[in-house]
Amino acid sequence: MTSPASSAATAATTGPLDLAPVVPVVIIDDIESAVPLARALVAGGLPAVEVTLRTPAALGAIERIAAEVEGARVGAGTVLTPDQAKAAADAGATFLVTPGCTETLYAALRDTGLDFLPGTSTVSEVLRLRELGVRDMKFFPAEASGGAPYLKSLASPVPDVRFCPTGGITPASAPSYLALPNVACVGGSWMLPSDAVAARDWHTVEALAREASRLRDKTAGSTPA
Ligand SMILES: O=C(O)C(=O)C[C@H](O)[C@H](O)COP(=O)(O)O
Repeated sequence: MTSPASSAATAATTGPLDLAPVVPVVIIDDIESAVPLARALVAGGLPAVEVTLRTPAALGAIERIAAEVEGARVGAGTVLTPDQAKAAADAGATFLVTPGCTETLYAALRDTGLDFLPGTSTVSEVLRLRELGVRDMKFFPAEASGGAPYLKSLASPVPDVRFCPTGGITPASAPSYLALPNVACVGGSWMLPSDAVAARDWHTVEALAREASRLRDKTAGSTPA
């Protein structure tokens, strides 16, 4: 995760990317679900929680999680505009995630003072952000953009950038990403099946989160593509 204080010199090692092998990507429709859902993720071993700004409930959900869920590190995802970056920071987000990045958006992310993870999917996008001092980036949409083989190809020419690939990743494909030296963690929504969330079945969410939190153990047996 890039933070203004540390990004230029070295990759941060204690940001939200370093807390668990998976950052859950959450879409919240019902604000009353925000706190129990986040508690289930934290109990399952996934403390960094990315709430996407795709629903009217999102900012309120970030506020509630920040205030009420012990052990959670809540962030905002799907940040598309400078206004959204500021609103998420005001709501209590501790990190910001974007699917792509522009100069304007980069400046707004930086100006919040929060950790941020700008989205990239090409080498030139990676190099542009690298020139600005960014060392932690999202790789999105991961599966559609070339998946683990693509990131593996980047590890040698650009060894000092870490990625959080997100988009289409499953428990089956996650280990091939996590085995790469330039992958800090992966993002995904599979531990939040829409039927379980709609039924407020937090036991299922917690169990899936727990499995996800142990995924790094499986990388030993996986062969990076
Ligand atoms: O909202 C954003 O900022 C995004 O970039 C998109 C999310 O990362 C993906 O929607 C999560 O991917 P899935 O695991 O395939 O659901």
